[in-house]
Order: sequence, then C-alpha cells, then structure tokens
Amino acid sequence: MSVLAGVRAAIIDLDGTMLDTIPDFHVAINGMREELGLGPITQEQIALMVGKGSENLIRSVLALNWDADRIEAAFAQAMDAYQRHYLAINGNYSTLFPQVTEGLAAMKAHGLRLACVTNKPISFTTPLLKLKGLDQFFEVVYGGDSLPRKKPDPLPLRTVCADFDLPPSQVVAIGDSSNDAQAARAAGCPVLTVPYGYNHGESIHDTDSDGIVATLLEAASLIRSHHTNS
Ligand SMILES: O=C(O)COP(=O)(O)O
Ligand SMILES: [Mg+2]
Repeated sequence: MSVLAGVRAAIIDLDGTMLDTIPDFHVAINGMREELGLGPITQEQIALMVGKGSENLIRSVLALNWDADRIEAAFAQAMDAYQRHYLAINGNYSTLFPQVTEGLAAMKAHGLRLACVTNKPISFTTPLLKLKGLDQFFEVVYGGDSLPRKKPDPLPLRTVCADFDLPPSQVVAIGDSSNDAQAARAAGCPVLTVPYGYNHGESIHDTDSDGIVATLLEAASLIRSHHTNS
C-alpha cells in the first residue's frame, strides 16, 4: 500500500471510528421524540442515520413519522430539544472502540500529527473528547459546524492539510463511513476505513478506500510499516 509511504499526519473521524456513540444518540433522540409526542425508536434505526451531521439526523428521525411540511414547521423546536437532551448526557452512554487509545498513542509515538474531523457539532465534540481522554492526542479538531461545509465535502480535510502545511498525499484520513472516504478522495488524501462503525447500512467493503483496518492500532502499524519500508 505505497500510498501510505509518505504519510506524516492522520485525520481521525469520531462517531463510529473512535467512539460507539449510538447509545448517546439513542437517549437524546428519544428524549426529543417524547417532547414532540412521538414514540421511541431503536439503536439500530439510529445507526442507519448517523454520519451526516445533526440536521440530517433530526430530519431523518422525524421523517419516520412526518411529511416534509410538518418537519419544517417543528424543526427549530426539535433541534433545540435534541441539543438540550444530547448535552445533558453527552458521553455518559458511549464507549471507546477497542484499541483506540492504544492506536492514537502509537501514531503519536511514530511521529504522526493528529487531527479529529467529525460531522458532530463542535459544542458536542469538545467536551466528549475531553471526557474520554482523547483531547490530548489532537492538535486540531473540527466539528460539523466549524467550517462552511462538512464531510463528504473535502473542505475540513483540506483545512487540516493547510493547518499542518502538508500536501494531502501525506495526510491519511481514517473513518467508518463513505462520507469519510468521499471527502478523502476529493481532498486527495489516502484513506483507511474501519469495519465496526456506521456506514448508512452499507458494507464497508463497498466503500472505496486504500484499506480496511480492524482497529486504529492496526492502522498505526500499517502506516509505520510503510514508513520503515520506504
Ligand atoms: O454526528 C455525525 O453525523 C457523525 O459524525 P462523524 O462520524 O463524522 O464523527
Ligand atoms: Mg463516523
């Protein structure tokens, strides 16, 4: 996988890559639904809708019951309720996927610079990274509302490359979904995917990437092996 040979930095996705946040989403979404007079939905339903930011998630959740006009009429109230419920429990039900901390530590030890780019709002992201002890690894963190456009647009990845003063070919993106892969391809970054996250109900094998890694620790080893071989 020679595309990894010159890699000097990594951009890591959050939901579905570092943290299993579906249980947090589940509590917050059902809290919002209850306020709107709607019944609870399952974690499995929510996992199909996560990855394209809060607005998309709320619209998808409401579309289970309501038509477009009704969604628009209630959207501001729904977002307000969702944000309030999410911030009240942010991180309490979510867990680290296996070997995330070890993988990030290994990447740092190999001299890689690290950024986190997520479609999660930055007001959720910053306290969550801190609570889970992940903030220490990242020089740069962008949420879904930090920049004018979010993934799958390449802007957040290109911005990190500029921040690090590195060409995209030297910055690998690692994520769990086709959003991450599309953003990376459009930015010109190599991309690795993990198979355990949320890929809109699609197999990660159908997503265009430079390789599937079982954990972030495996990603760290793979990047290192290409350094030492190059
Ligand atoms: O909140 C989301 O849409 C998920 O975001 P992420 O997978 O980009 O971290
Ligand atoms: Mg993700």
